[in-house]
Amino acid sequence: MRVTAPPEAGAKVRVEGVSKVFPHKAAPVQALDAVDLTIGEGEFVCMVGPSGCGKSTLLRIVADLMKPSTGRVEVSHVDPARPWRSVVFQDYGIFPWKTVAQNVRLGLRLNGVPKKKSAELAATWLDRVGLTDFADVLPDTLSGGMRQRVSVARAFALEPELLLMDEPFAALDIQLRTIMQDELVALWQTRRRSVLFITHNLDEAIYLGDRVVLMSSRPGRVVADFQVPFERPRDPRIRGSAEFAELEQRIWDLLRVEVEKALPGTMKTGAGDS
Ligand SMILES: Nc1ncnc2c1ncn2[C@@H]1O[C@H](COP(=O)(O)OP(=O)(O)OP(=O)(O)O)[C@@H](O)[C@H]1O
Repeated sequence: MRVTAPPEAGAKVRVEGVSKVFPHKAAPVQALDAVDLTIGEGEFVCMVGPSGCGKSTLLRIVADLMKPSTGRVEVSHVDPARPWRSVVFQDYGIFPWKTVAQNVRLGLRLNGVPKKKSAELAATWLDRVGLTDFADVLPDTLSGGMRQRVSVARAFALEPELLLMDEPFAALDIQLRTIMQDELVALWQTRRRSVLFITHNLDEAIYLGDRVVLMSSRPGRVVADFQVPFERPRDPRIRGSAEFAELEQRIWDLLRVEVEKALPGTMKTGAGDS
């Protein structure tokens, strides 16, 4: 549900008691169980959890692409001139038959931005993500990292109040992923907005986020919520610090328990030992 009032007590997103059950031939699948989550205005929240624990389902519910079975989601939408949210998916979600610039412009046009303004904004954002020279090519001719930059440019060009990102860098190799993370941190630091970012990668979650929220194995619940203590602007060298490694270990200790719960019996630690 979208509310036009300014965020209450600084909360941009309020997820309250959200559960989701998918009907299924054999037995219903409960993806989420009474999830509570708040994202502050301008806050970057990363979500981690075992595979299949319901992270994407939650993101889709917050994006209003799917309804919860129970519970409610409230997102404050303050400025009617800006879209309330924009979503970036792992598979880029770009149209292969449209050029890079057309892809970015289309996102804007679909959100009611006039033609001339769309062209200007698309050019600005393609420049920011370093793709000006590729504006007129088809996405197929680009590398994975460049395609993901198109998708990030399209989402940021909309200047949404809330950015929802579902494992946007998962398909990239480690070097490109690191570069994209630095680019995202830099873009976000120039224009802070509320972000929900799903990842499997703890290093990525800590480097990008103000908070790291940990989900349980399915049905997903929030089991821990870590404040990331590093100041902004983030210095990439924090990744080599003892404090970073210590936080990563603390999160992994809890995540590992949840991952193991989701594993088939024979793969759990100690299974087969006697
Ligand atoms: N449309 C759907 N219909 C039926 N079941 C679904 C549907 N979408 C998701 N599920 C099931 O809900 C559970 C949660 O899926 P979801 O994709 O949200 O998990 P996830 O944490 O994002 O997983 P991953 O980390 O592997 O991407 C899974 O068991 C999945 O099979």
